[in-house]
Amino acid sequence: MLKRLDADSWVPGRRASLEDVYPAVNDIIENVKANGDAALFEYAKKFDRCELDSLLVTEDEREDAYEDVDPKIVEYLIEAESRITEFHEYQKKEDLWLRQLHPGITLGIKTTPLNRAGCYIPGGRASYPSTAIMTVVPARVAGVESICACTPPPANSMTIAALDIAGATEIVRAGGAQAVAAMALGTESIEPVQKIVGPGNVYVTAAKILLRGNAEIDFPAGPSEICIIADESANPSFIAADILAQAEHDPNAACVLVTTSESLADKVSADVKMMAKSAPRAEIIEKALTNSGYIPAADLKDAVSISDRIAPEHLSIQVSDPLPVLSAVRNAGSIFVGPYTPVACGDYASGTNHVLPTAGYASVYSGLNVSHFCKTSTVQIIEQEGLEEIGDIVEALAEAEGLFAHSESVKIRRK
Ligand SMILES: NC(=O)c1ccc[n+]([C@@H]2O[C@H](COP(=O)([O-])OP(=O)(O)OC[C@H]3O[C@@H](n4cnc5c(N)ncnc54)[C@H](O)[C@@H]3O)[C@@H](O)[C@H]2O)c1
Ligand SMILES: N[C@H](CO)Cc1c[nH]c[nH+]1
Ligand SMILES: [Zn+2]
Repeated sequence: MLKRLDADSWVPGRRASLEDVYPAVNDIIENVKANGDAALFEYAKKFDRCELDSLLVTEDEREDAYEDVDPKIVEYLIEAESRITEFHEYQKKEDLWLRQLHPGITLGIKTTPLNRAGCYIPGGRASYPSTAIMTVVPARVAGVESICACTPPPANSMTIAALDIAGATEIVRAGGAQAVAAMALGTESIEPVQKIVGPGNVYVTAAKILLRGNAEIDFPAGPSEICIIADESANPSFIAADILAQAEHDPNAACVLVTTSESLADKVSADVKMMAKSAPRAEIIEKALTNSGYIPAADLKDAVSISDRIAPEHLSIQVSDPLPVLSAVRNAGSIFVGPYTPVACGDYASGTNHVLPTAGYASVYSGLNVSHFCKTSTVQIIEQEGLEEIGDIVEALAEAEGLFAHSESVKIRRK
């Protein structure tokens, strides 16, 4: 059931599915650029089978959404939001950090939130109220005043309630590449945003990449992935359950087991086969499993090197002594350590963010966090004493570069 994979073809394979949809996504972007809201209504009908009267969710619709949702689920969304906020508050930096590093020379960092951010909340093959919280909370904690959230029509009540709980200032019924284009370019109903964050399928992710010249993005966060590093001590059923949990997201999801134990690989494979048969989303899982498999590792050092080449969205470490493996890992979006840490806990309620780079991008990007919604300015306050300390250096280096006005701007103050 789980086929043998090659670590070095993993990342090119993951990126190929994105590149395949660039032509279709470019057409959608051009249509939104030319026709604004009308294009969003057209795509709602075409892709989401939804005849819309309006794009924006009203205050009354927000209130009504709570009535549609099981009160226990509302209570759990509130509890999850509070745990996620608690963890993200720790990521917040001081507004202004100043230190005197040398006599008369004070340096610092001023942190300022973005004014307006756009959050994409997927809603095609599943609804994602959890992603509503994961995208809006870090923006709110950072201090972003205007937070626009787009989700495919008709916009599920649970997702609207979650967006309200998290603090979205605007909720728009628009999905796919067209929603990303609307947030990046603006339409009659949607003011353009400075940055677009959030996950989605290949169309959403391709649109984010293609529209980077108009709005900055967090990173490519496409179809879900898991890599599990396991030795012979691991529980095969736990691993199989974690594989199915990511596979059920999308036919383009992918799962890989990197193991020092061939017999564990056989047991996981048998469990995956058995569990997939009776899974409610068996059809999606079967397709995702065709992108999935196992890679044998000579030892745990080799396993880490393989996992680092994959740079997975989620890395689960299932070995008898996990901390040395954790220390050695360099590339992973989010790391789950030990048998009682299923990825699903990070998906919903432990407090970490589940919006994470996929397709090998965890080698260069961090998962969504408060700093994605802030920018920093360096600050310096130099007094006469400090100017004397570095004046000769600045004047001489400026003259060596042939930039005499730079040198003079220092000299004039030292006379
Ligand atoms: N990496 C992460 O952090 C993370 C987190 C959560 C979810 N995910 C992923 O998000 C994705 C959610 O995907 P989804 O499909 O359920 O929802 P989605 O909202 O991303 O996509 C639905 C939209 O796709 C568009 N679409 C569908 N078929 C199309 C076509 N043929 N041409 C053009 N556009 C088309 C439609 O506009 C539709 O509204 C999954 O792949 C899941 O694994 C990733
Ligand atoms: N596993 C997804 C990230 O790849 C996040 C998610 C949302 N809901 C369930 N899971
Ligand atoms: Zn998940």
